[in-house]
Amino acid sequence: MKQYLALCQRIIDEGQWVENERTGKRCLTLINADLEYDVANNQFPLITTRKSFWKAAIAEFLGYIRGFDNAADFRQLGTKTWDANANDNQAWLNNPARKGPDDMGRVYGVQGRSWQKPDGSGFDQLAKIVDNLSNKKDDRGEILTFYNPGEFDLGCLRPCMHTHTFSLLGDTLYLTSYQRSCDVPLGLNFNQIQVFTFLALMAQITGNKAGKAYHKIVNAHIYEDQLPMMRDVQLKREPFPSPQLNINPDIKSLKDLETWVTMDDFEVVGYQHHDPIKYPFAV
Ligand SMILES: Nc1nc(=O)c2c([nH]1)NC[C@@H]1CN(c3ccc(C(=O)N[C@@H](CCC(=O)O)C(=O)O)cc3)CN21
Ligand SMILES: O=c1ccn([C@H]2C[C@H](O)[C@@H](COP(=O)(O)O)O2)c(=O)[nH]1
Repeated sequence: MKQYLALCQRIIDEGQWVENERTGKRCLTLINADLEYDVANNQFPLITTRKSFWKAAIAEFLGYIRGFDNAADFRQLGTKTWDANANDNQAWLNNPARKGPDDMGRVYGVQGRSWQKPDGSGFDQLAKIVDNLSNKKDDRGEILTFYNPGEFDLGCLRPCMHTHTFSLLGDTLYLTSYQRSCDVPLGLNFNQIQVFTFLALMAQITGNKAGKAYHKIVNAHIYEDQLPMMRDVQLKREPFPSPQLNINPDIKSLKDLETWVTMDDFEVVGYQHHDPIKYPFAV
């Protein structure tokens, strides 16, 4: 939690104002941030200086694991986070590749589970990684990437947290996640949870121990309409200790994640937090 607050403060102290054409909003921007999560000791990086809707963050990531391309499927899992980008973004509404309401196109999980090969068939990046790690194999290329520039015009948004690299040392699993663009008040609250939970889940289903997760961010920003609440409200609050995340131990395979897992299989214990803050969302 302290590293999150330190990053927010660093953006305020050292950030530069940058115009953003896509959203029409200026952002206070900092380049390069490194965050670390202690998954081995279950130090769940949940924001405590406001109430975090952590189940929505896990639901969003489970949707990526399942290869969803539709905001309605995300809603059914428990998150509305893709509604605006799928349905309120004029550039995407005008795009002939959009298949209809709620369609997100070839984003995130579509690339992760069925990257299109030259012969037209799909390559399942995640299944390959799960197979190797389950056999204690790390080929130094256990990389899941959602970043496919050749298909950007077929999706509603380019992936922000775009690449996840797994590494095995003995039977301890590590994760390094890369993010090109980070909405620190809203997105990072979710992305921290997702990096942590992804490593915990992958360790569990591949029979390894979870080590640390490393989260590398390039462009970290606060939108101009979010700044007063961050600077004058959230940063004035004292953080509470980290809670813990409990995952149903019956989750044992990628198939389990694809089929029966719901948000009821995740529990947070010891979550002390301040009141919610509703930050504006830029579409
Ligand atoms: N501008 C922007 N920021 C983002 O963080 C972001 C995007 N766009 N587009 C794609 C996804 C969608 N994400 C989202 C979308 C909405 C919330 C959000 O509204 N969070 C609220 C409440 C969530 C709830 O009630 O479930 C929050 O207070 O955290 C968070 C992340 C993250 N990404
Ligand atoms: O997981 C996510 C997804 C999105 N974001 C934020 C980062 C930016 O504020 C926008 C995306 O805008 P681009 O113009 O495509 O950079 O969404 C995030 O923080 N985390």
